[in-house]
Amino acid sequence: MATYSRLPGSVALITLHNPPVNALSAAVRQGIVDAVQRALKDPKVTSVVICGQNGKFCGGADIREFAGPMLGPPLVPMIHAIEAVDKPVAAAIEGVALGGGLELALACHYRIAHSKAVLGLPEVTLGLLPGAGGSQRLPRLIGLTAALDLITTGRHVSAAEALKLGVLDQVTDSNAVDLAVEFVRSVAGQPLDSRRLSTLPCPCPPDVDSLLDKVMSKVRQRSRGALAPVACVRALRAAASLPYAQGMEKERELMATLFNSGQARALQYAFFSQRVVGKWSLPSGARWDNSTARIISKAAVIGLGTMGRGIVVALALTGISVVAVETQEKQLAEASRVVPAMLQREAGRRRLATPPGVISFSSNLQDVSEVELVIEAVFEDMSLKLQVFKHLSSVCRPGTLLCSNTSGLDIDQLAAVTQSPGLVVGMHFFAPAHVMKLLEVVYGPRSSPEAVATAMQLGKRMGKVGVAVGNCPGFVGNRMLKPYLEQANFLLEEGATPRQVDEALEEFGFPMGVFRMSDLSGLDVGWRIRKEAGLTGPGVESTRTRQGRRYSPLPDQMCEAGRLGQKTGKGWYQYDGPGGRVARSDPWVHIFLETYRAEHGLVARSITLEEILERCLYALINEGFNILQDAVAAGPEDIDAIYVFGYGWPRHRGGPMFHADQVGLGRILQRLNQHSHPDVPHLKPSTLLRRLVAAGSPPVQKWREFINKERVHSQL
Ligand SMILES: CCCCCC/C=C/CC(=O)SCCNC(=O)CCNC(=O)[C@H](O)C(C)(C)COP(=O)(O)OP(=O)(O)OC[C@H]1O[C@@H](n2cnc3c(N)ncnc32)[C@H](O)[C@@H]1OP(=O)(O)O
Repeated sequence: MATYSRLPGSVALITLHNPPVNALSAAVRQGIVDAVQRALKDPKVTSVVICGQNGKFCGGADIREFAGPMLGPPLVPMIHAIEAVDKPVAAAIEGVALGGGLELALACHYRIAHSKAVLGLPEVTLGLLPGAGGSQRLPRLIGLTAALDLITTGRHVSAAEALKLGVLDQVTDSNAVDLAVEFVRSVAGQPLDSRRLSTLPCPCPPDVDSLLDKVMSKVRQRSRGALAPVACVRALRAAASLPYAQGMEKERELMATLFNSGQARALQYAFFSQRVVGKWSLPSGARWDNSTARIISKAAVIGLGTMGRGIVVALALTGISVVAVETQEKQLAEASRVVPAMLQREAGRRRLATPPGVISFSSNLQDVSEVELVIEAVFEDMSLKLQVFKHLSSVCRPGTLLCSNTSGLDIDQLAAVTQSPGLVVGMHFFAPAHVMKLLEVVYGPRSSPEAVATAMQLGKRMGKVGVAVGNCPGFVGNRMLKPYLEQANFLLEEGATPRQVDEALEEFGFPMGVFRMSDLSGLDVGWRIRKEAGLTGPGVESTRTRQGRRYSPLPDQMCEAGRLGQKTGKGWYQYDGPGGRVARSDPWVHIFLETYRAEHGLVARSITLEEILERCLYALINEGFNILQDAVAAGPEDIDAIYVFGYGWPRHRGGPMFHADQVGLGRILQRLNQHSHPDVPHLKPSTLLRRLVAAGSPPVQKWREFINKERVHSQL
């Protein structure tokens, strides 16, 4: 709701009440409409201030209402009515003014903010555009170029930047509501025409068409297949070329299309998934709200390869003191040179001051004795990690949390060699660790709630999306990746080319197909893991069935030929020398595949785009169902957040489990059955999937409850 009060000196104060962010629910909109009417009718009122309760102006439209029928007064006429008021109206912005919240402020005649406030039009991230006049008013206020940036990226800006851009009239370090009240009193009675943004022309650069074309091609490239960024550019083209009323009509049309699109539903699901994963729970009953996290101020990182360096930077950026340990002198010297520069660059990118002198480098493991938390990031080799954990357990003071950045090795085994297994968890970062948002926090049966809570809290401080997952080979992300990669290799055996497979996946929305991705990360990473698992290497027969399953030796043979990907200039594609980035099809690979097929008596067939997607994606999704069934992930949102934030799954498709729901569980089951083969266990439909289909395919939001019930009745 919204409350109305009259302050001394003829100022009406309208306060939005809808915790936690004063979203514009039906009740709030009704409250605003009523309060504005009252202010208009009251002859003693000469000016109006709109603010939000509890130091938060407004977080925008109430996203939870989007799923149901729109009730209450519509936003657009409400906003128009505010702009039309003939008494000065000021928005007093504290905390946030986002989306519809900023659009409400843009309808006010003046905007005054606290210096810590954050403003933005993030609708594009929810699959929408600023559909309450924001796409037409903002460019009229700050010019087309700046509005294009804010609206197509959805980025939040500080009050200082908003002031510079011209969004705000004043910024204060003290009380923004008091200042706004004082301000509107001082301008009461002055003409308002020039303050009504809808009446202003849109300031545009002379080459407006080329600017719009440039931005359009940039957004199409940045977010392949996403509708909202394209619609945002179209709405801004209307702002630049049409009178306000026609621009609003265009905004309405575009918004209506987006609002009913699957992409908007997917992006809104992704918004809530990100919040759901923060409310973690473990099978033991420990939860985010009944477990206490320790506040870490001093940490250590062991191993300063690519991952270790990124983790050091991520920790240092939060202001944590870091002891960075590397026992190989050459690697240590290089890290001591490179890490401070990385820190400075990343701080600059985030517009932060570089934290001074928080990192100390050492070659001696004894130097970690005083820290509160250690993250081990040595080479992915179990015997080495066991040695490190044993050593840490004796060097660190009792109570130190010991974490491993392993991407899939057994956390329980590491915990078992320490004196306090309850204080061991996995913290699986993704490269580059200071940039990528995902953090898998891996708990074993002995991990204490405190250890999980601390790792999750630390992840949050580092700006990560932490997802608590159970311990199993590959955890969630890499476990699901395995059948996906496997199918991609099988497709090559059967007649596809790397480019064909990649194009299908990139068309779906992945920033990179599976083979381009393998070339980037290095083909030797998987090779080493397969060697450790006894799947390849000296003495292993070169057949297409290994350990009782279909196996493709293609990637091993690529490595044996020295084709390790971008770093060697050759992999599934060819590059302009080692480290080259532009992938070109390589005739060598085509001959290699033809020879391989001939050797194994395989006849190449033509493979459709649909088959590529079904086999790669449904195999991955099926493993997701197995993971839910095994309680390694608490719910589909956890899996979806992992894939969106760590594996390039297109956000506008919600995540693999959301996608399964959209495609239809019955269809996924039917296609898996069709592609299934006795020696490809990954394609055997999971029991959970079968049970969901048998239960009438409930929507993804109901799966968690379904799984819990099935578990109680021992059906899973
Ligand atoms: C044709 C039809 C025309 C209709 C026109 C409709 C126009 C729509 C335009 C819009 O306004 S779309 C919404 C734009 N706003 C946003 O995108 C803001 C989203 N929120 C955030 O970015 C953050 O929540 C925050 C405001 C920056 C606060 O961050 P913080 O980290 O402090 O808290 P959170 O954990 O993120 O959120 C707390 C709590 O609040 C819920 N929530 C936040 N924003 C909204 C919202 N706009 N609507 C509903 N609920 C919201 C969030 O889900 C959390 O709830 P939980 O239950 O604790 O998980």
